Amino acid sequence: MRLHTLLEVLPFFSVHGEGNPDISNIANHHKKVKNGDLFICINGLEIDSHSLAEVAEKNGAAAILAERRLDAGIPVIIVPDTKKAMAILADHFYKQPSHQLLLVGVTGTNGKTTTTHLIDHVFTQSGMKTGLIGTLHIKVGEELEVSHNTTPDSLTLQQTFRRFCDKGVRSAIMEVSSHALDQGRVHGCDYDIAVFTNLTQDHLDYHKTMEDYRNAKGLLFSQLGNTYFKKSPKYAIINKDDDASDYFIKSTAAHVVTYGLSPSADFHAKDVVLRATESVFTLVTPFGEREMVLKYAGKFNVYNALAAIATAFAAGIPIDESIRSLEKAKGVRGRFETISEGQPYSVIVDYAHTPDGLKNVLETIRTITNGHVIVVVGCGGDRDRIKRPIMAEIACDYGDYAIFTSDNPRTEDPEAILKDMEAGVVGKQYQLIVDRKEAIKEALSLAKPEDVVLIAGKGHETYQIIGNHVYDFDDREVARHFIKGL
Ligand SMILES: CC(=O)N[C@H]1[C@@H](OP(=O)(O)OP(=O)(O)OC[C@H]2O[C@@H](n3ccc(=O)[nH]c3=O)[C@H](O)[C@@H]2O)O[C@H](CO)[C@@H](O)[C@@H]1O[C@H](C)C(=O)N[C@@H](C)C(=O)N[C@H](CCC(=O)O)C(=O)O
Ligand SMILES: Nc1ncnc2c1ncn2[C@@H]1O[C@H](COP(=O)(O)OP(=O)(O)OP(=O)(O)O)[C@@H](O)[C@H]1O
Ligand SMILES: N[C@H](CCC[C@H](N)C(=O)O)C(=O)O
Ligand SMILES: [Mg+2]
Repeated sequence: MRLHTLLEVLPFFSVHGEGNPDISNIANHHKKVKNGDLFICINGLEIDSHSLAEVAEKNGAAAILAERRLDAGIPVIIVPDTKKAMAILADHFYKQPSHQLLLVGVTGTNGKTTTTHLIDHVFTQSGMKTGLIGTLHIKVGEELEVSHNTTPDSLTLQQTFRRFCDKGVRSAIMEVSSHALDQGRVHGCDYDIAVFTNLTQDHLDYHKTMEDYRNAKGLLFSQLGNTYFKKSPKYAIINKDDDASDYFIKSTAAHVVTYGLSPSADFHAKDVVLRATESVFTLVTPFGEREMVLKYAGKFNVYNALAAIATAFAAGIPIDESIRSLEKAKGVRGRFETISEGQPYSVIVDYAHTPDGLKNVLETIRTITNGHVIVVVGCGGDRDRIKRPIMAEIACDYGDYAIFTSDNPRTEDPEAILKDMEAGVVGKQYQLIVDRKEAIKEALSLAKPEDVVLIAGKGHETYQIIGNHVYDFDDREVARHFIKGL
């Protein structure tokens, strides 16, 4: 595509330098630039890549998109906001791939990964070839790729959608983080269905207030096309039981379908029985009632399943078909994953890394054991500090014994993170063990028959970030190792 044709979609820009080169691709990392590419400079939180424009030109860039004048021998296009322009240009350059997909976006503090995987399972079982984008991986049809963010930047996202389309994928399900919404990573995506799971405290390091955090999530619903002007109807799938549900309902012009335990929700569960390995309930829909048995524990997973059924309904999948699929669905990696090596007590690895997530998991564990509950938990560094004492308090209040340890300390002092956690507990029994391996070993050595050891916070993660180093670390492997050796 010629540079000037590509630029036609931008409202404001000025071009400095001669020529109208053919643009072979778009790159936003200097190391990815190839001959003929448009290099987009971003003034990021870590790096201002305007300083890398010269290197990009040497690497073969045919043009540069920037927010200020740069000395270059190739055309430099100046726009007020390169991040926003990147989203618009990527959508245009890759031929609006999101318009060709049935696109589902799931947002909320907790449950995005679980819900997207359940939706993907239902869609796949009904014969659709799907794409999935989220925390665990990017899935293109059958192939899995590494994901670096829960929601990729707008360029990577549009490139991924293009690959979906080229490989015959017709529906895509993705997690949409509040960071992504705030940073415009999903700007220009034509969602058909937007799902809200819940809103509880997290990420206040970034969003500063719960109102800002909620408003960021609201962008997914306000950008959902107006149902009266588009050919296919758009749907907002909203958890009616959450305090923020009204805000999201009011944010959108799309059809609203609600779910929850509240009898006023369009899709709701009643007579819920929660057991160690299953949840049984009656699903009430506008079209009648059905009995359902899920093969995983936790009230929160009933919500995730309801969200998946309501989404599948909006996508045109018959409810009975969704029920049959969900009843066969297995749990998601690192979410309430049990580690069984024949030990007389239970070990559960769970990705709970927010106060609400931790509380829910511990409440669920309480319903399935009469033994003691030992909790190993830490809080990530360079992330929300306000949640640290709250999570520590929850670990002590809902568990019988807590061991506070490191999660991913990143560039923070691990001991200082533990001090922040300690501030939340007074007169409770706990230990501080900075080394996560040692903390897990200690917890397992304390466990008696019938007890449950919960190892929280890192779930599926196979690494631990300490300083700027990424070390191999997998809670599940560490637990297995010590169980076998004990
Ligand atoms: C704080 C934050 O959200 N940062 C995100 C943001 O980075 P940024 O815009 O500040 O970019 P930067 O690293 O300063 O780089 C600026 C530019 O220089 C370029 N660059 C950079 C280095 C280089 O050598 N050469 C080069 O060209 C980069 O490609 C980029 O275009 O934009 C990047 C691209 O979209 C993200 O990868 C990055 O996520 C960082 C890694 C991160 O840790 N983010 C977390 C907080 C996050 O986003 N988490 C959510 C999930 C949260 C949840 O729901 O629980 C997520 O969606 O992943
Ligand atoms: N609907 C829910 N409500 C509350 N807690 C939940 C819910 N679903 C899952 N959880 C808890 O939150 C943890 C994380 O779940 P999941 O990975 O599905 O969320 P996520 O929103 O994708 O998280 P992230 O923001 O890190 O991507 C789970 O391990 C579980 O403890
Ligand atoms: N998406 C979340 C994941 C947190 C996982 C936890 N293990 C941590 O590192 O804090 C975040 O980036 O805040
Ligand atoms: Mg996730």
